[in-house]
Amino acid sequence: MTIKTPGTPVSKMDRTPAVTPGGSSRSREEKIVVTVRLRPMNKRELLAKDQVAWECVNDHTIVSKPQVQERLHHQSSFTFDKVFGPESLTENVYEDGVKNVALSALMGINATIFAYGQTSSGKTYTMRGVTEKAVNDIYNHIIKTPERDFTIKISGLEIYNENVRDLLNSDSGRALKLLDDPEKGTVVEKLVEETANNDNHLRHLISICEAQRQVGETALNDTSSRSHQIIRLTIQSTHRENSDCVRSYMASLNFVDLAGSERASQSQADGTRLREGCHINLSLMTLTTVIRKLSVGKRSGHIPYRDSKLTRILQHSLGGNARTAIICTLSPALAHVEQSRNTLYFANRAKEVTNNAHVNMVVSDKQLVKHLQKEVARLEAERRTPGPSTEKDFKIQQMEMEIGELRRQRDDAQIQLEELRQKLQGDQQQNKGLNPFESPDPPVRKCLSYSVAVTPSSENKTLNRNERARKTTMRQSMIRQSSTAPFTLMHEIRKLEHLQEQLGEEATKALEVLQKEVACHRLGNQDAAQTIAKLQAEIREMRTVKPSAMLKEVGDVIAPNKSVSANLKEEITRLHSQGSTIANLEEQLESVQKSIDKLVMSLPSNISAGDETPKTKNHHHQSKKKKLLPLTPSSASNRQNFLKSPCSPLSASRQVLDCDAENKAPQENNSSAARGATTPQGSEKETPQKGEESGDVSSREGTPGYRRSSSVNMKKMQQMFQNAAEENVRSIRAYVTELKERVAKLQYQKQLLVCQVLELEANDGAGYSVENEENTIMEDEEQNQVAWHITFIEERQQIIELWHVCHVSIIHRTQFYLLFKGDQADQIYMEVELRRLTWLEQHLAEVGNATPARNCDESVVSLSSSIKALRREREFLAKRVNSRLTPEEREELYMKWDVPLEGKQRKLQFVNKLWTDPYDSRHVQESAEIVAKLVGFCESGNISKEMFELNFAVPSDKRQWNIGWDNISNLLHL
Ligand SMILES: Nc1ncnc2c1ncn2[C@@H]1O[C@H](COP(=O)(O)OP(=O)(O)OP(=O)(O)O)[C@@H](O)[C@H]1O
Repeated sequence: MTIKTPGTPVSKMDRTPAVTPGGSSRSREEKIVVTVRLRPMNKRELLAKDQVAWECVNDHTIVSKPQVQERLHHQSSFTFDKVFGPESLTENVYEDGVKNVALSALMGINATIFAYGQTSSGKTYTMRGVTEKAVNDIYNHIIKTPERDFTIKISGLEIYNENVRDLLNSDSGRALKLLDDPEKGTVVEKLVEETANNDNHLRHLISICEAQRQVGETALNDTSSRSHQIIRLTIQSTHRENSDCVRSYMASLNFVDLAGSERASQSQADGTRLREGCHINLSLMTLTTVIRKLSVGKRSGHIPYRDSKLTRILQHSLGGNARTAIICTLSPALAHVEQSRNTLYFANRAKEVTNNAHVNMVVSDKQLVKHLQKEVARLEAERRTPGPSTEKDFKIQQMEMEIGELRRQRDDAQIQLEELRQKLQGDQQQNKGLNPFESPDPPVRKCLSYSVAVTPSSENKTLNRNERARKTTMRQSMIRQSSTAPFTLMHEIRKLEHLQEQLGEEATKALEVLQKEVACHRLGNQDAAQTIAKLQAEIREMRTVKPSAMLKEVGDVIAPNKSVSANLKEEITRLHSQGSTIANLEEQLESVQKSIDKLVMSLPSNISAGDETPKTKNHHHQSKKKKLLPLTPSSASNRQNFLKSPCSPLSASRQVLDCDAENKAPQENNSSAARGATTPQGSEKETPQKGEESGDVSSREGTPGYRRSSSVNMKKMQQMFQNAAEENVRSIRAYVTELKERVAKLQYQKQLLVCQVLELEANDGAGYSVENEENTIMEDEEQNQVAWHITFIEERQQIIELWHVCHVSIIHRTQFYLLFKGDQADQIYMEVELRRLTWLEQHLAEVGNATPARNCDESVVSLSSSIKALRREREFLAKRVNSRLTPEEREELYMKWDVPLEGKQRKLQFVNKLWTDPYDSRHVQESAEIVAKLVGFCESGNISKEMFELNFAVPSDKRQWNIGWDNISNLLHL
């Protein structure tokens, strides 16, 4: 079974007004509803005596505490649709934040509720409550709306390590594919969809989904969700009574519980968790990018929905056909302040995203088949019985009659003409013998001029040579006629000739029109036949294809209330209008671009001339290609050029003032400088003059007009500089964001590669395929960084294991572990440590307990001596437990480390448990933290990396390496 992604219309959208929760609009453009929930401090945070970093000052605003402001140096106050403080209940979050959006689904509007936030910030806690409350409300609505028949279906999926898994069909176990459907968008193949019988059944199905979800323990959350979960309800409702009503509402309601963003260092992720974290962070980053791009609106360009499965599946909820609410969850703890701030930035962006939801109506297939059958029958009947009944045929008949009438008139006219000719000839016979010297010229001329004036062109066009010859003869004979009769007759003849021509033309035109009409009619009949054939095919198809899959196609062929031809015409008109709209937009763009070019051209050339010219070019180039800026080191210098471009307010005003300085009197010069420096908007009243705007000012330097032109243009230029400055700022911001994103992406890619390497190792290199080839194309430097990161993790693990084998001082281990965290500069320390330990391991294996070796300063190095030294060290540390840890801390640690609550040796027992399992990364981390506390070592304070280099000799020096108790006392004094 294939189900559609949320937001995808199941069938043809009906744009007729329908009841929506907020009114009766056809489609609604609205911003994503963004709320923030600040949870209370949890046990961990309270135990760690962490401070509260955020405060909800009212229902809409959250602010950071003053100590945070110092630390972050960033925006300290954020405003949202709603802000919920630590004391708020999930019920409040639902009622005031998301209820309206969720219940839209009952009216055929797609809806999505997200929870976004750092790991352990309360997403799952909130989403569970919200889902439960929405289910209650949905069933309450169903009870209160007996006139409608509701069907609720549910499906559940999770995206775990970029694989889509079915939460209602865990048996299949395999990852589901995402398919691209040209009509429906992204669909999840073979995702199981169950129909809920009632509210309890629905709750049960939801609980199955939640139980199937991947959960793991991290340092921040014992039950951390390691995947993004999407529970989707598909709600369809039809009017029970109205059997004629073929339409019903249909919408998806998604509950999305995202996995939490996390820092490997904070969640102490390693191995599987690290790998999960990489995938989580990567897909969240794509989500952030999508939101960021959508938030800038139409200028955003390409939206990278396809960069992650999460954004692909949720595409319609992000800027598409859905109402969306995002609940951003925050931890109040100072330790997480940066993560929380990032969440708030995300929320700020999300506020700006506009969705365009509309009511989704579907046509019932059963009713539709009936309707189509009727329509086919009607069209076929119409085609088979052509007659005067149809409008077209009637029109043809009418036109045929008109043509008949015109032909008759023409024939009458010809007859009349003939009669007149004959009459004329008869008169001529009678009038023979008239005085030949009577001049007929005036009347003839008058007659001719009259005739020419009426139909000059038609006469020339239509009369053939014979006709003309005949007329000439006629005119010649008329000369010999009496002065009145010939004139009258001639005039009559002319009129009739003209009438004949006119009638001929009209008849021809009418015939043409008629022929066209007939052709159209035939074509129309063909169309109808084709449509009928198409409809019949559709119906045949409908009977074989699953109804849900073909609803859209059927909807496209015919709408229930409209005839086929009207529908087709509408579609054609729509396509045409789309085409013209696009063309219009392109034209508009073109003209805007021209205006910009014009404006740029009209910049006074003193601003773009001289030594700054290349920079100006660069500026224009940069402005246009901003999006394509290569983020290489050189781009930084490009950016500098860009900022220093003459259009930047500083350089520009400086140039203008320089020009003034050359041309103005000293006092004028000062006042101008003051204006330029202190009032950027300027107070100049003069209007810029055309010639001065476009003229080459530099070429006029020293001419009297020059000084005035600079001053006259000041205001306009200042405005331009201001605009340019703003553009610069925007550009810098975009650039910085781009850089940050790049850096973050690289970091994640790095992490991902580490994961892949780990995975390769786990799978012994078998069957691994790189999914995202483009991600692997990196610069040399980046590759080195990634390679180093992988090496670091491997080497550190080796070192930890060797420390254990060689019984190396746990204080040394602690210091080394906490100091060297993977900086590339740490490479040398790591290598030295590894070489020494390798040497030591070898040495201890060789000498064992039997032959103790002595190093250059005569200290004994053997397995037993190392163990002894380590024991002394543990005893020393045990003595510090009471002084360095509070009773509460001790209590908690004893419980955690399984130390009996009673007994004298508890401290030693406790310390003896530290640094005992080199394979458990969490154990290692916690051991290091405890030892550091006992020793009083803090990462950034009392010890430096260099010390390790100085204190450790390389084994090749033959100086043996032993960091036993004897050396520890030195370290402790640091
Ligand atoms: N508003 C709250 N009030 C009380 N306890 C809360 C609240 N929010 C979260 N918690 C508790 O905090 C812990 C972490 O919450 P939750 O598991 O929901 O976090 P999450 O953001 O889903 O974490 P992850 O991303 O790791 O899955 C849970 O024990 C939960 O009960």
